Amino acid sequence: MNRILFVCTGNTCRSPMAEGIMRKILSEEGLTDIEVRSAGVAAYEGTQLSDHAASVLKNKGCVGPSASTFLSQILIDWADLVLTMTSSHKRHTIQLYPEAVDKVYTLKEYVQDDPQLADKISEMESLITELELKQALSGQITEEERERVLTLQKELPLPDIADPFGGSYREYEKCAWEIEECLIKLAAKLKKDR
Ligand SMILES: N[C@@H](Cc1ccc(OP(=O)(O)O)cc1)C(=O)O
Repeated sequence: MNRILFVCTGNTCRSPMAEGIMRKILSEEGLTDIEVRSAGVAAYEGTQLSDHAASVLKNKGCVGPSASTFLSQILIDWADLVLTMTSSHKRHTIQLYPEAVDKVYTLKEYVQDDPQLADKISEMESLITELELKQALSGQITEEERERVLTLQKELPLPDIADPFGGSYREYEKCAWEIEECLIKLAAKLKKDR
């Protein structure tokens, strides 16, 4: 697990903050052989980091990417582990690169350590994928299926790191804390799994 790729939408806010913060944690933890990169499922190549994301990283003493990168086959092949900011990024990544299915997780899913929760997350994701496919083929979603999604949603903690795009510095900082909390768990997991 030596190459980790963080994925968000535009690669100007969340995944670059994850990349920069993780790089610092890895260096503090002596995990210097692990490389991190980031990309966006709808990113333009070469857009600058959002000002607030850049300030948050600077204030934390972290170094992020200098510009945005589009999620490509090359990056997917490069990564041993792909961690997305939301479950919709995860679905999108797997739809584009089905061969990567076994190494793509949401960040929150990958670092949580309750096996029962992991089962529920995976049931929820299969159900959503199944229902999306059904809808795409013009099928009707039954009341029972809708109820099952709602019940699972209530039982699960929020799976996503929300987008701070357009928000205040404070919102970016909060987003970075949420990401950092997960990344501390990630580093511990990577250390344990060595
Ligand atoms: N909303 C942007 C795209 C965008 C979306 C989300 C975003 O945040 P993040 O980098 O965290 O996905 C950044 C950019 C646009 O109008 O092009």
